[in-house]
Amino acid sequence: MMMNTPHTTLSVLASLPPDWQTWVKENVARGCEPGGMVAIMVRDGHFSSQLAQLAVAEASGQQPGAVAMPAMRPHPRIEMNSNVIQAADRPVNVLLRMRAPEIILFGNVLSDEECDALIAYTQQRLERSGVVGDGDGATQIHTHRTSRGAMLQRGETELVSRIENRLAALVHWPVENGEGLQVLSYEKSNEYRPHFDWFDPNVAGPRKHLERGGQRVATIITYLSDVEEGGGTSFPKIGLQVQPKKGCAVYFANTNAAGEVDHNTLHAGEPVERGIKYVATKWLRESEYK
Ligand SMILES: O=C(O)CCC(=O)C(=O)O
Ligand SMILES: [Fe+2]
Repeated sequence: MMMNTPHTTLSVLASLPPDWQTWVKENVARGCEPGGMVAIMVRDGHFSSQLAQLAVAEASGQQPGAVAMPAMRPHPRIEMNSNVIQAADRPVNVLLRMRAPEIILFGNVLSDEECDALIAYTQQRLERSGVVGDGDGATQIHTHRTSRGAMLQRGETELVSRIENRLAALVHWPVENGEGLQVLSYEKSNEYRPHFDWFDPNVAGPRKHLERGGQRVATIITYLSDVEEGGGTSFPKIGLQVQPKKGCAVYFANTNAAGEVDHNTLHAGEPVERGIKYVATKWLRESEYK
């Protein structure tokens, strides 16, 4: 005799851990690109690409085949399961982690002595900072960026090399893919207005910069000083602000694992109101930066 089996619809979405169900639904509701969502789910190592694809398709009411599986590229990676990461020679603390965009706040990245030494080393070389020109890609002085800064060569001194090796170990990304450290100094009212660190491939000037090392896949801003008032690094599209703290660093991914640029990484160095803000920015390229 035939038994009538009740018709059930299997929900892949419902099989995900609750926080991931929420994440998928929220990002679909925000209109995020499905392929990029799949890339994040897979990159974090939790899901197979097939499972991620099915869940995203279900949440967005699409046929699974309609959600393209993006080609995954290598991407910086920060260990997920610990609040301390042994980054080459130093244990670095993980203080806060956000998934999309991926933003991570680290503590104890540099010692006070290393911060002071880096400031002292660059003090005589600081010049007004510039921005990348839209037309020819050359550096331009602009009211949007009023700090002073110095571009260091990769491995320029033992200290620079030590810091670069540490950052590379922290995010699992080769030293050779990093631009030289850029040390910045912001005095009263100096700022860097909202901008992206990634280069827009649709604009001639920025596109030129892609020829050397590819896209800036991630940024690490290390704070070399405390600031008495103002000077936070803010992310206006997602309502996040990081207060500078000497020796801490904020990491953010400018692209996802599918290589797509993330508009939510818009960020600014807020005007300094009291004290002097010093940071060292490290931009990580897609490939070797010669
Ligand atoms: O000074 C800051 O907080 C931000 C610096 C920055 O955005 C950059 O160097 O690209
Ligand atoms: Fe920036």
